[in-house]
Amino acid sequence: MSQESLVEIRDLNFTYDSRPILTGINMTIPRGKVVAVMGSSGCGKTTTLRLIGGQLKPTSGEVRVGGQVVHELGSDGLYGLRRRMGMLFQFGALFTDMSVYDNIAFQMREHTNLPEALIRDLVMMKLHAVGLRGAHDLMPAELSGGMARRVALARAIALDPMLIMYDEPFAGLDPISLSIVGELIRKLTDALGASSIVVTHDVQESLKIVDYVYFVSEGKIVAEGTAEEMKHSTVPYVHQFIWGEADGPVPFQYPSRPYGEELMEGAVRRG
Ligand SMILES: Nc1ncnc2c1ncn2[C@@H]1O[C@H](COP(=O)(O)OP(=O)(O)OP(=O)(O)O)[C@@H](O)[C@H]1O
Repeated sequence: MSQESLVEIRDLNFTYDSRPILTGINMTIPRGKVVAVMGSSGCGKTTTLRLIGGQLKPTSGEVRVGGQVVHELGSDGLYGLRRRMGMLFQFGALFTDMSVYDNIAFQMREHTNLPEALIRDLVMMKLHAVGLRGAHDLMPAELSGGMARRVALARAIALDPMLIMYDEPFAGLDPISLSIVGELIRKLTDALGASSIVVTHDVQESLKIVDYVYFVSEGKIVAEGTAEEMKHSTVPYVHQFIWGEADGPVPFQYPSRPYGEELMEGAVRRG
């Protein structure tokens, strides 16, 4: 594994029961870069994140993070690795009964022995980075969707992770919050010298901030390249996805019998 790559995924296969979800996935996440994993619903994006985080084990192949094969780690090794990974779950998922401040302090109290005074300085620093220092004593219910997502970002970087994984960070946001969150992902990754993996459907927003893109369809990588290369891709699936076309390799119609056949049958039944 090269010094520059933080995550290396090699010949990864994953099956739920006997159903193949990922087949022959190869990905490299370089240090300091933001990489997007895109693809339509159910293609296996979240599953990929869970394999990187060690919540799932590959059926075959491997995921290496910082040179360590994730599925070979014991529970201490996995705990140590996860401590160095930040995760922004779908829709942010803050603890609703804790203030903004405590949502971020929680990570530090759980994983470090830092004194409370230092935790306070660190929490305020993280909140300042996402522009919400002034909101530290609000409860999650008092936040707008965009603010809540920013608090979730601050929580994901609470322990200065080497790898940050974002699962649909743009879902449900208005256009202004969307660009704020996009810019923050870029800025925080650069400031921490971390690597980021962004799982998203949001092509336009993510192409503005990412260094590299993997397109997944039905558990396989169908295209990869820089944002610029993807914008000019002639791969039909990528073209359909980027330009939001309703029909293409991903069909508009749910699989069905030819329409003509069904109409004829109806006519015969009606006599
Ligand atoms: N616990 C599970 N048991 C069985 N099948 C599962 C399980 N979790 C997910 N799947 C299936 O695995 C496939 C991939 O799911 P995954 O969540 O990785 O997709 P995704 O690309 O992240 O989709 P979305 O964008 O909708 O979140 C889906 O077909 C899903 O139904």
